[in-house]
Amino acid sequence: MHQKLKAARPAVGVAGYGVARISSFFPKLMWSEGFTIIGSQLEHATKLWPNDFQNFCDTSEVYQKQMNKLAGKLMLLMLGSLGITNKEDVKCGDEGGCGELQLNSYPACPEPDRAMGLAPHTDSTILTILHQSNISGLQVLREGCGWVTVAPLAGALVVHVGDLLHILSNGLYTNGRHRAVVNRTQHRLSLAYLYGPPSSVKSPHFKNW
Ligand SMILES: O=C(O)CCC(=O)C(=O)O
Ligand SMILES: [Fe+2]
Repeated sequence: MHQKLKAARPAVGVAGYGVARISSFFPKLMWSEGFTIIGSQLEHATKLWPNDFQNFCDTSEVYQKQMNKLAGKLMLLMLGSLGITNKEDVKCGDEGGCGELQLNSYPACPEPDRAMGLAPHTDSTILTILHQSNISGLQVLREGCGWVTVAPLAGALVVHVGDLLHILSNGLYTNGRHRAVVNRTQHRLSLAYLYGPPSSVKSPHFKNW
C-alpha cells in the first residue's frame, strides 16, 4: 500500500492511483482499485520505479496512441452509418479526440455475492475500448434479459458506447449500462481506454445533426 500511495491521485486531479473514479456517485465502497494514466504518467512512474520507469512510460504512450487511432476510426465508421461522412462535420476538436487509460484491479473477494467490483454505470465518454484479462467479471444490461456476462475472448476488445455518443446521436447509439462483478479466488484486471473530445471543446456537436 505504501508503494501504491506514492502514485496517489491528488485531491484535485484525475491521474494516479485511487478508488474507482465513479465512486463519488455511489453510497457504498466498491471492491476495486484503479490507476488512471494520461500520457506517459512520468511523474508517478519515476516515483514508483526510480531506476526503471522508461519501459512503463513508453508502453503506456504507445498503447494510448494505438487506441486513439482505433477509437477515432470507430467513431467515424459509426457516424458514417448515420450518414455523417464528412470529417469536417464532426466538431469534436481539430486535433481529434483525446483519451486516458483506466487500469482497474479487482482483488479476489471472500464474499463475492455481497460486494460489487464496479457498480452499474454508463461511461461518460464518446467510446470506451476495454481490454479484460482472461477472467470474466464484466456484465452488460440487456433489455429483457437482465445482466449478461461478457466472457473474455483472447485478442478481442470490448467497445462501449458512452454518454456523449448517445447524446450526440440523439440516442441512435445507446450508451450501454455495465458493471463488474468479483469472484472468490481470482484477481481480475481490466484496462479501459476512455475516448472523448479534447477538453478545449466546450460543446461537441455534429454539424446539421
Ligand atoms: O472491468 C471491467 O470490465 C469494466 C471497467 C469499466 O466499466 C470502466 O472502467 O469504466
Ligand atoms: Fe465503465
